[in-house]
Order: sequence, then C-alpha cells, then structure tokens
Amino acid sequence: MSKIFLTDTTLRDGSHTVSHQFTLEDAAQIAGGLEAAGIDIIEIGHGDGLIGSTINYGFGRHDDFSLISAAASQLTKSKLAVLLLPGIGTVEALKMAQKAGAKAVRIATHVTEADMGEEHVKAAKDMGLFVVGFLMMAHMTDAERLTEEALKFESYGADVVYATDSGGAMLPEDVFEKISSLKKNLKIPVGHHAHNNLGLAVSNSLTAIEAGATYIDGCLSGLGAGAGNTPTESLIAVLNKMGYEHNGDLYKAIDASEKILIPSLNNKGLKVNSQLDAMILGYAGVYSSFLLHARRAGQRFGVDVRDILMEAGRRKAVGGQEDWLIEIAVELANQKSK
Ligand SMILES: CC[C@H](O)CC(=O)C(=O)O
Ligand SMILES: [Mn+2]
Repeated sequence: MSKIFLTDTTLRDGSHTVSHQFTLEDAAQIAGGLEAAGIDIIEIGHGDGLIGSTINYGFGRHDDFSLISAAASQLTKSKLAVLLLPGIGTVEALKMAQKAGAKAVRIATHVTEADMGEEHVKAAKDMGLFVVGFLMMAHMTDAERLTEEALKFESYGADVVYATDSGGAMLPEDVFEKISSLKKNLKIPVGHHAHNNLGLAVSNSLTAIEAGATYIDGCLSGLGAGAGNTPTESLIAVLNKMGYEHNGDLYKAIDASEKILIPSLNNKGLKVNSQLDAMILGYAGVYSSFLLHARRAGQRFGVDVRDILMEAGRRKAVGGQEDWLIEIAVELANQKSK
C-alpha cells in the first residue's frame, strides 16, 4: 500500500465557512495545531484563492500575505500552500506569497481548461515551489478528457494532479473510474479533494485511495464550502484502521479541532459543539451508547474520554458493561498519577 500524503485546507476551503474572517491568530494557531498533527501540506488564504478578497467573492478580514506570514511563523515541517485561480491570482501575487512563506501552490482551473494554468505552473516551478494541478468540477467531464487535461498539467511540470470534486457531486464509481484513469496514464502522483454535499466525502476519499490517489484533502471538523470537505480527523482514523502509512496523528488532529478551531468558530458566532469523541466509538469499535458514560467517567476521574473508549475497545466491552468504563477510568487515573 502506498503512503498517503495529507493536505488540510481548513484555512483556505474552510475559510468559505467563516466568510473569509479567520484572524491572524486563528491562522497561526490552526497552522501550529495542524503541524503538530503531522499534516504534510497546509493550505491557507482566501477561500477563492490568492487575491480572492474582492467585492465579487467577499472581502477577507486579512490579506492573504498577512495570513501566510502568521501561519508560516509556526511551521518548521509542514509545507504551507496557497491556491491560485488563473484570472484571479497572478504570478506577481504568487511571488509575494512565497516571500511571506508559501512553499507550494495549487493551480486551479476548470476541469477542461488546464491550459489556463500553463504560465502559472511554469512560473511556480521556476520559483522552486511544489506545484499541484487542481482540476475543478471534475464531475463535469469524462475520465478520458480529465486525463487529457491532467497530462497537460504534467507536461507543464506539475508535481501532482488532482481530480477535484468541487460540487460534491461524484459517486464512488465515478471517483474510481477517473482516479484509475489518471493513475494509469500519469507519471506523477494523483490527488483527490472531496466535498460532502452527498454525504460521500470520506468514502469517496477512500475510493480515490483504492484507485491509486496518494494525496488526499481534508478540513478539521469537516469545514469547507457547501457541506464541507472530508473531515481530516475521520480520514486519519479510517486510514489508521485500514493500515495505511501516513504522517497524521489522530489525537492531535482532534485536539486541533476541539481546542483551537471550534472555540474560534464559536467566537465568530458559529455555534459548533464538538462530537469528535464520538468518532472514537467507531475507531475503537465500542457501543455508541458508551459515549455519555465515558464522558462522565472521564470528567469525574480526570481522564481523556478517548483513552477510556480505546481501552474499552481493547477489552472488547459490550452493552451492559457500562460500569466497566468507570473501572477503566479509575485504572487510567491511577496510571497517570504514578
Ligand atoms: C473557488 C475555488 C474553489 O473553492 C476551489 C475548491 O476548493 C474546489 O473547487 O473545490
Ligand atoms: Mn473545495
């Protein structure tokens, strides 16, 4: 099984969810949390890409370059990326983004218009950036045409090409057919970016991986335009369960969501309650009704609810054994105090 590289776009696609109102503090803290969670590529900027802050798309609270600098100040390992839509973003803006700390760029064109990105891909390669060709609205054409367009990006020098499901409209078989065709015909790695509009984002991401994609996008807490993107935390949990190699850290991704992103969303008046501990039920394979009991036991004994559920899973606890959760919490608390 090939290694999977994770791109998180909370600070770019997720920016649509907050009408592009992330603060510089959000940028720094979320980027720091994502790096701690082992995310390979962190995308940042206005939701509509570099220089997207306009009357047409909506003004951002900060310009892209200030956001990039704030995030870059926290990073030593993860690559900071920007999105550039030719016609909106310019090579000049890309140079400024690089100066501010961007190390990668995703050049986004409509799925049948890769040639619009030729100049930008070549300029970005000359600048020494890691370059992704990002073919948007991939559901609107067939696998053959998508592959022709992807081959253009490859010929311009892109390092990776994406089939981007901008409308969240692709069915699993569509994802499989398109990614398989890219995988078969390209020399460079293939990526997938899903939207959850049909509730298929995680499963389509997995289908893309099965078909050979090795670059997969997510957003913390499933933020993102429309119904959001693949939740980064769920993606990591499922990859772990399936035994894929990747650099992500599940608990740290959940922490970045719960401790950094969600409080910032709540401060902006978006009332979001974290239910991420519920994901651990599926990860550990325990009864869903254990959640409230584990939360209570965790609070009572000062133990992480995730550790209680993971241990219950290891012990193969089943319904009716709710009291075991208390015992586990006490044991974990004792271990902690040693
Ligand atoms: C307008 C750019 C767009 O949000 C890029 C993207 O993430 C997508 O097409 O899904
Ligand atoms: Mn998107």
